[in-house]
Amino acid sequence: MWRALAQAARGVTVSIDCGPRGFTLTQQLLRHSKGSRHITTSTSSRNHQPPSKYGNMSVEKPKVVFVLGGPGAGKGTQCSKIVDRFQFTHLSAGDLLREERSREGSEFGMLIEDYIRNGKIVPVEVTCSLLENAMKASGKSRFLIDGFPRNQDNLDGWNRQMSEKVDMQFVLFFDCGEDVCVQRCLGRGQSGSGRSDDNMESLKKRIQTYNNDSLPIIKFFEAAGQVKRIDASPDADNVFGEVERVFLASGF
Ligand SMILES: Nc1ncnc2c1ncn2[C@@H]1O[C@H](COP(=O)(O)OP(=O)(O)O)[C@@H](O)[C@H]1O
Ligand SMILES: O=c1ccn([C@@H]2O[C@H](COP(=O)(O)OP(=O)(O)O)[C@@H](O)[C@H]2O)c(=O)[nH]1
Repeated sequence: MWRALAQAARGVTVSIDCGPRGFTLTQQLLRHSKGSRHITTSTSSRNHQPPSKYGNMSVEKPKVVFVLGGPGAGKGTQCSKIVDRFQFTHLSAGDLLREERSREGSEFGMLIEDYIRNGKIVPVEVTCSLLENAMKASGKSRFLIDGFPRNQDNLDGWNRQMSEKVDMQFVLFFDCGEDVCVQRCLGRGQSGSGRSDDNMESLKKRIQTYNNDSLPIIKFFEAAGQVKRIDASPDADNVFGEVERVFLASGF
């Protein structure tokens, strides 16, 4: 039995009770994980992914690459390109949360919206369950986990729930100046992202969260020699040139 206490962005203390309700959470999220829209995976025959070994402890563990960087750094854009070129399935933690927020009957919809609009990081129990369910539902064995882990709570929760079940390869870090990140997010909002956080007010909070909570996690991985840093400021094709080099050098 576990209990997560999270301070919601409006100052309300939210308790996610994971005794009996924890079971409900897992069951609820599991029921809705199949056929999710957030999963993008290569359809090209040359990129056919090996069948999933996930869940079977006697065989190879699924490979995971964490994709991190500031809001708007280009994580999603580059993940799509990696999916097209290499044998990976893209799981965006933000997309999974937005999908869960919009799911009819979700008991976490309002909480997730509150966190996203205010640039705060959703308690890991929700995000990690969504990620694990999506991995299982995909039937694949190589994953780009985009936008996670982005604080200590995320990292601790992942280590408790997932680290033994997967083979983490490296962290792909898209390094991008604050001004460029803000302009890209505002541009994404103006071109109709429909996201409730692609506006200046939310962005100020997102940047603050990134600097205070996410950068220390990247530094932690860096100290462990697990970060592949990419300059994310050039245009998307040039950035991908560097990304491609990293994946090829890593044996993919
Ligand atoms: N290298 C790039 N140069 C210019 N614009 C980019 C670049 N990469 C992404 N974008 C644009 O910036 C916005 C944010 O990119 P996205 O991939 O959604 O970022 P993230 O997933 O890191 O939030 C999108 O509108 C995207 O088209
Ligand atoms: O593991 C995650 C990933 C995302 N988010 C929330 O979702 C928002 C949008 O994240 P996403 O990765 O989609 O976008 P980015 O800010 O990187 O452009 C974040 O600001 C957080 O509020 C979260 O709480 N946990």
